[in-house]
Amino acid sequence: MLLLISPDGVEEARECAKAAEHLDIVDVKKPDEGSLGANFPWVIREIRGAVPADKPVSATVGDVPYKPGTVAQAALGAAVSGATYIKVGLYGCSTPEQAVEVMSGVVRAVKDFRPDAFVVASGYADAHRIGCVNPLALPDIARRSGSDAAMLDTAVKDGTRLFDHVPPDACEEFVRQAHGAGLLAALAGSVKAEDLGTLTRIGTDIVGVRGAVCEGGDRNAGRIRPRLVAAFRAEMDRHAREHATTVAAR
Ligand SMILES: O=C[C@H](O)COP(=O)(O)O
Repeated sequence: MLLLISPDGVEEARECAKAAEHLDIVDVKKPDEGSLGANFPWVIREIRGAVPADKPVSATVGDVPYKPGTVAQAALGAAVSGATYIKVGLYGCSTPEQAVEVMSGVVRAVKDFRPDAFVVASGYADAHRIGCVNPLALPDIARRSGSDAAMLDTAVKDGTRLFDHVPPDACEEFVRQAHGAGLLAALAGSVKAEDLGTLTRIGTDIVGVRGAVCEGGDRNAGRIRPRLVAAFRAEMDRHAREHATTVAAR
């Protein structure tokens, strides 16, 4: 399982860089603009420069409206600024058809510019609270649009977590559908270390966190700390070893 960490700007990205050996993807966002809030192009560029070259930089395009042209152009902006993972939160899409239309535009805009870029279609585990597409529709939306991964996060950061809205067996189905479509499955949403056993068991490819590696577990007031990133990775590694042993014993 890959570890994606979301700093809120250049200063925190430098903290991530200090823990680079413990993480896989640095995800640029602007949490005060929403759960998948987009940051400025110059921030993405500066973070790309601050993070070791072998660590991909991801950028969120925002909690986007159903405006395919606007979103495609914004996604290209993220790619031009140096992000190779382009994450789109389909906040304003209420049907799978709308979501496929938005993501198809993103895939074309991004891959025309950079064919090896990795496009992530993200929905929300708590979609019922904001009226957007059902979380379990995401793997098919990602497949139909030519995206590379399907992701879930939570839209409302009020302390409720991924599994509060999409229980483990439904997350397992999400992963199964994503894999069946040849996609990676990414899961986030106030994930804590205690969730890692389940996320490992169900075959999650990427886990995204912020709060869990911030001081005090506070994604807003706390700051990302390298020692917390290292501790979170150690837990991931422990669960990966335990899972491998269990599978080998079957
Ligand atoms: O993409 C991952 C998100 O930033 C997760 O943030 P969170 O762990 O604070 O919910």
